[in-house]
Amino acid sequence: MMSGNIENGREYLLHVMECLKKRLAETDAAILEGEKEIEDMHEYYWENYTEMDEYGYENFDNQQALFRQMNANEEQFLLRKRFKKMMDSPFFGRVDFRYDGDDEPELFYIGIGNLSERAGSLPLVYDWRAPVSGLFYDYDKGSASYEAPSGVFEGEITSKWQYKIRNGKMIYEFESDVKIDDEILGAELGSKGEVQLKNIVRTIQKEQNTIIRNTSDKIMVIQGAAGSGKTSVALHRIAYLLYHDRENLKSSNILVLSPNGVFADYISHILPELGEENIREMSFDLFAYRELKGIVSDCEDRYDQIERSVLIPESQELCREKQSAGFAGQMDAYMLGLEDELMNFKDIEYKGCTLSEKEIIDLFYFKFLDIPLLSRMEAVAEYFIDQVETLRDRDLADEEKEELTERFLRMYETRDCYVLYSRFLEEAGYDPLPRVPLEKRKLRYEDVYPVLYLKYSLFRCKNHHGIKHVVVDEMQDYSWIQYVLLRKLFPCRMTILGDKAQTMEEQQQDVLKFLPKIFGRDIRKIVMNRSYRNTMEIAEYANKLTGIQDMELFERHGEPVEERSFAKLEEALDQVIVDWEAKRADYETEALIFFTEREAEHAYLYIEEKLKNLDPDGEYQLSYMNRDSQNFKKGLTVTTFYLAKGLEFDQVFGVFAADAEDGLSKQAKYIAATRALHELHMYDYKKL
Ligand SMILES: Nc1ncnc2c1ncn2[C@@H]1O[C@H](COP(=O)(O)OP(=O)(O)OP(=O)(O)O)[C@@H](O)[C@H]1O
Repeated sequence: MMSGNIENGREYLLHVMECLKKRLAETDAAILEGEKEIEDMHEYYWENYTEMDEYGYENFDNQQALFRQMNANEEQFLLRKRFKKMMDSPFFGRVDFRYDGDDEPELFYIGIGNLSERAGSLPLVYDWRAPVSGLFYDYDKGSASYEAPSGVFEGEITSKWQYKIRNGKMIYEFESDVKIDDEILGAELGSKGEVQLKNIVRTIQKEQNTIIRNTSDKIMVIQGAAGSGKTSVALHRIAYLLYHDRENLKSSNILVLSPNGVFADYISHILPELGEENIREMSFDLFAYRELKGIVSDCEDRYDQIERSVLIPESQELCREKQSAGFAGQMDAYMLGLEDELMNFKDIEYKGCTLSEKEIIDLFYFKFLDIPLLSRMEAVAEYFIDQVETLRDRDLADEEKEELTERFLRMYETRDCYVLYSRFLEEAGYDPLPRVPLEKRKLRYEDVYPVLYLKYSLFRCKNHHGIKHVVVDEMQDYSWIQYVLLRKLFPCRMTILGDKAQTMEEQQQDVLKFLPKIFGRDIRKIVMNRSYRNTMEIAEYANKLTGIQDMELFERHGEPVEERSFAKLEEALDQVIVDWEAKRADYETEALIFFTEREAEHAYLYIEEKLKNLDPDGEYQLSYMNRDSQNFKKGLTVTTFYLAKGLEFDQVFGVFAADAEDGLSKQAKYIAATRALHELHMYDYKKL
């Protein structure tokens, strides 16, 4: 019998562990050997480089050999990392598949990575991303098929098994006939003690698997209910794509646009856990601020804008308007007018060569029309420089070229996007920007993306060729203008995910309504309505807040949601301390969530002081999470709803002013409530 056909999971585990140990020892040896090789190459180089051939061929060959060896070593390092991970739990599932035409089923054990006795031989354990592993996630017992590069394979699943293995020891094994047994999923979801987001390979659900394994759609947009696994699915999808397109896609080709530093930290370990390198992560705002250097010296933070809209709800309307398709359309029309208005054409004469005004106009409006307006004159200048160089039969020095280009650029009345945007605002009936020098220019958040839009419409856009896949999380918080910019900047594949019910505005924003207009037919929309994070009690409570009815809930029960009213904020905080103390041993992470930064800051200082008074030497895991925070921490995190977005905590305290009934407050409460995995307390207090 082939080792892959051992039916007893425990016996198979012993065999696999032996093999793992052997493979680990081999990789250790290969790494050592490789390091020695590299050292020898260095030594050889330093001893011989004076005698290498004068054309550098030998030197080049040496360098190539060195690179090859370094790459080989890198691969061995990755293998070792994966094998070490697998020592803890080498597989978690098995599917017995009888190919049509065969009498006996073949057994496929599934784990976080491939493992075979020798490199190149048939796997003992299949990576969860291997084609055949799709059977495990997609089918119950009975007829099934999977698609591999060599074609579609039909057959029958005769049995499916699930295993829990820890430290290389079998904890349990059982045969399951349903997809991924709900009991295991329930146990995974009910477990406490995970601090960051966890990998879900053991229990990926069928509808999630369809998204993870989709390679055909260029732009995938996932509208998913709170806790439906959007972020998890997006990250597993990246792991899947990296596995299947190793040749073309490296982790450095992927960019995740995440809302803030803490969120980035929160998700940072999933890919390494799955044996992949970590990916680049950035907030779009940070990117925008960098791109606007040279136009303004400072920009308002997005969170300041949210805080502003809490105080002055009308300011939100203006902000929404300035990010809309209508506004972008008005800007487009204004920019079209600039084609003539901004220009002041003149003859240019240089060292006996002349480019007449008429010729310049011809070049500008015909030959180079495709180049954005404010970069176009550079192209005309280059054209003229070329002519001068040909006529004089010598290259111009860099300074000469610069000076000449500068003269061409003087034909624009201005190239300053700040000035142009301000003029546009005035023409369109808005308040213009203050007329101040660059050092004093600060943009409001609502103007950041319109100015960037102007810049990228009027200037050549830098290519970000390295990026081949962009993940946009919290899609409902991006505007029309932002999506247009994203498409321009990253004309690559995208996974866009979010939840319209968690919009950080008075009204919900459904970006699915306008994304097809921006991305056209490349788009594929998927809705995920099943929610996994919260207990039924918490999910039902949260859904009532926003009137959501179409959510499917995973049947997991917990404590009822506790609602209480207090006369003062401090009284509510005293109660939080009591509740927190009572359950501290049960939970790893708790959050105290507020509407505004001011409340959160005050609460943090108040609780810190109280705890010090209670026990000056006590050690409390209490932290304040603000917009600059970079780490997700254990213990009680005090923060605002907009920073808690995307995260989850074992226990949540949402503390809101009693009269907060406006749209944004409701959204904030909903976001706070859906952060809770096991227990939720919603307190309100009377504002003085
Ligand atoms: N198939 C699954 N197996 C186990 N756990 C899952 C599964 N799908 C989702 N979860 C769990 O559900 C929780 C929510 O997942 P995730 O944070 O990815 O959801 P989300 O849709 O991004 O949520 P939100 O929009 O509310 O921030 C996490 O604890 C995740 O581990």
